[in-house]
Amino acid sequence: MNIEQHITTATIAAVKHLYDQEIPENQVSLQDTRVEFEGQITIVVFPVVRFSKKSPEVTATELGEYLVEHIEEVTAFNVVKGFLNLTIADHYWLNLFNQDLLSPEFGAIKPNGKKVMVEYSSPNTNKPLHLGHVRNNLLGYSVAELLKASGHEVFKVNLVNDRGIHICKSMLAWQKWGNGETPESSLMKGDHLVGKYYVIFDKEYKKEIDVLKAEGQTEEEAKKNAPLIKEAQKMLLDWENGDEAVISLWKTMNSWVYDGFAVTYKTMGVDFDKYYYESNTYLLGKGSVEEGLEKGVFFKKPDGSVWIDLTADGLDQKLVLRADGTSVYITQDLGTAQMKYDDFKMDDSLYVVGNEQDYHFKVLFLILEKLGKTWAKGLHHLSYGMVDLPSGKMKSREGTVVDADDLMAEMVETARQKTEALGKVNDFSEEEKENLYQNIGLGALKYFLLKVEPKKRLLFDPAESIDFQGNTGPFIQYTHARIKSLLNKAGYDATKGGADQVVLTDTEREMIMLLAKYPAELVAAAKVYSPASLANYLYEVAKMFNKFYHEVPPIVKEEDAEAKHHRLNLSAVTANILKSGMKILGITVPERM
Ligand SMILES: NC(=[NH2+])NCCC[C@H](N)C(=O)O
Repeated sequence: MNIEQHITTATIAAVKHLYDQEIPENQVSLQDTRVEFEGQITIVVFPVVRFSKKSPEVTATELGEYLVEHIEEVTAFNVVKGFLNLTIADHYWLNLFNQDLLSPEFGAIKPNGKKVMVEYSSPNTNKPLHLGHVRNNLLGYSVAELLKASGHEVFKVNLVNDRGIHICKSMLAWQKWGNGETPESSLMKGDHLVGKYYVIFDKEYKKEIDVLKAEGQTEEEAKKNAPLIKEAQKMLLDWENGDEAVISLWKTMNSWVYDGFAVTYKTMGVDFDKYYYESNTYLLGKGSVEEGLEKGVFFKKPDGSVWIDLTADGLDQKLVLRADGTSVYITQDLGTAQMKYDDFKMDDSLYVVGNEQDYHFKVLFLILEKLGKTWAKGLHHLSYGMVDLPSGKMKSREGTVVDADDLMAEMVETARQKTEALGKVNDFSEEEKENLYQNIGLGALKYFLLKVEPKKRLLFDPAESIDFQGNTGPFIQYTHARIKSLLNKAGYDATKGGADQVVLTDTEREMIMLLAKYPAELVAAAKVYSPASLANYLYEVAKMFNKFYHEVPPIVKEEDAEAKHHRLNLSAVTANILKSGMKILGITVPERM
């Protein structure tokens, strides 16, 4: 039994003994003692007062006396305004460290039998991934890893939007102006090549619109009447009717895009257990429409279109099938949700999608609930805010959005320059250097995007992210590498077990308490799908190590073998937590840097 449980149980017993009352367990509230007070664990006395019917001061004092008498580890107490601060004996903290934290099992959470699907990335195949996708991919990947680490079974899936008018736009432009250009002939990544033709389409389309407007058409008319858009629509129709030439072009250009995406995903370090393609799923929702009509959840308008009325739920009427029988976005998602469930029978299902789709998912989940899907309550939209770059900080390929590959390459380049300027890597092999720049550059990017709560909009500042000081990836990476070098220099023997003849300093005690929270931190962060809370915990750990390291006398030179070994143990556990925590965030911490 850990000390918190022990204190809770004893408090319940104390209330029974002292006041003859049954206090429910959830009324016993414990927190860390604030730094300005003596002690480590604090009981919030106000809820107890309702049972004692005495003043907070008297209640706290009586409770404190009882706990000191009944719990061997509680050695003293003090009362500050309704807070009962308990001092826990050092042998408890030392034991906790030597038994639990030093165990190789520390931080490993038992499987809990819960299955979760995480859908993320879900790009469109008409252009390459951009900065928004970077946040999406990092969030999706790390949330999945976090869920795994907290005992869930996880399936990562990618739903690729590979069909529709936007795909026809790139295809058409390539047909017209591509001169047979391929990724090989152009030396371009396939997704960039396809994206290039999407941009060309847009430019030419705009020119046509301007011409029509000059001839007196309104913007709206011009957009509809431009020859290029008509051609693209015709192509879509041909495609749906099974036109072999279109299908073959689609297959070719799509495979270029997939090759390109694969490279981006690999560099980013993200992966998927399964891919879904909208070209396979876009008709699925029609079954759900039938089902909804039968169950009376949907209704048909005179023109034949199908709707759901959500006004009673504070929303509006929502189209689920067009009059011509074609699907809309939500139709597909209804069908895809069912398919995913049939495939995996998961308890929970996450959609990592930007907050511009908040309304879409609200409606989607509501409809599925109304259709009587018992699994609908396990659906969750992991919504995230936009990412901005400080203006002028980074050039973007097409002037508007920042390309994911360019961004990553620039981060690695900055890491190279910074590291070389610091002159730290003179004895590294070329390969080791390249790995290091990769890890620092991407670590900086990932950490900076992940340390912010998903809901918040964020400003990505490349220079700030790659600082070796402050709440950054490189700071944590550097702290880890520094510990590794310390352990090496000191000839640390990890098999030697715990040292017990030592006196803890205040910082060491604090450090043990912080490190001991790691498993609970994983569970708590997973519960709210927040890599940010894990990231910020790791920062606290890194800062704590630096404080400890500066306070204690030089560890390598320490003559007292027990004290030295104990400090190395503390350092080693810190390094392990930083490494495994950062791995969950998708960040590699180098062994040396
Ligand atoms: N099941 C979903 N609706 N997933 C999100 C798809 C995102 C869509 N491909 C987009 O780029 O906007």
